[in-house]
Amino acid sequence: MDTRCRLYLITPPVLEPGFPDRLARALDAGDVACVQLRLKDAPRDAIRRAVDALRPVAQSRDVAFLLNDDAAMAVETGCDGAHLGQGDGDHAAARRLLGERTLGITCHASRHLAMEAGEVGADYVAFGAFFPTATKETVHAAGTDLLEWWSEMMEIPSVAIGGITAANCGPLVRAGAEFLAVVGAVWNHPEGEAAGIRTLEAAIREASADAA
Ligand SMILES: Cc1ncc(COP(=O)(O)OP(=O)(O)O)c(N)n1
Ligand SMILES: Cc1ncsc1CCOP(=O)(O)O
Ligand SMILES: [Mg+2]
Repeated sequence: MDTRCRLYLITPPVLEPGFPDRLARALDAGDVACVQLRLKDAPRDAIRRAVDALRPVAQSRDVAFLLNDDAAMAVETGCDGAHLGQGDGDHAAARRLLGERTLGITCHASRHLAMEAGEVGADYVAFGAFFPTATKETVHAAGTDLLEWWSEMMEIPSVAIGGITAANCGPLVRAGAEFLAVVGAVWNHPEGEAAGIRTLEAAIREASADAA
């Protein structure tokens, strides 16, 4: 596992026609470790169609493609894994279903949930929200102390999420987050998604140099 902090890109809540080209531009702009398809209110057949359109864009660039919320559909549709929250079914059963594929689990701001996720075999634990976000209503607020504690105690990588931008990500990188999960900072960047990726990557590089 690469110890450098990397970007974890989540799709916007709604996909416009032409989104596969936007995804390609984002992935061609810099280093992205994985893409998560997150369509909260879409019917299942629309999610399947979105997987069919977007999975090749990521996988052809050696970027892992994960599906939010549904481990069974992730397996059926050829995704590289699934991201599950605390209300997204039985994590142990999902672990068995996914086999070697990636399983990521939301742990909010909880050490206890993160240890439980580790026990069921999660490949990463996700903490957040670190900052206010317009993408999702959040009730949990995480701090850098959690990332520091986790990275000192555990081998399992952590993902930080929630309102992360190039301007505020430095402390998360220095606290040991292995991945920064972002939506708005890329898809709502005023100069476009490629600029969003480039500015985040530059901020991560700068913070990593401080931490070294
Ligand atoms: C990387 C990552 N971290 C956290 C979440 C949130 O998952 P969940 O709590 O299940 O909420 P929804 O995303 O399903 O609304 C995530 N999707 N990805
Ligand atoms: C899915 C999710 N879970 C916690 S915050 C969040 C949204 C992150 O989006 P943004 O990067 O735009 O704040
Ligand atoms: Mg979920």
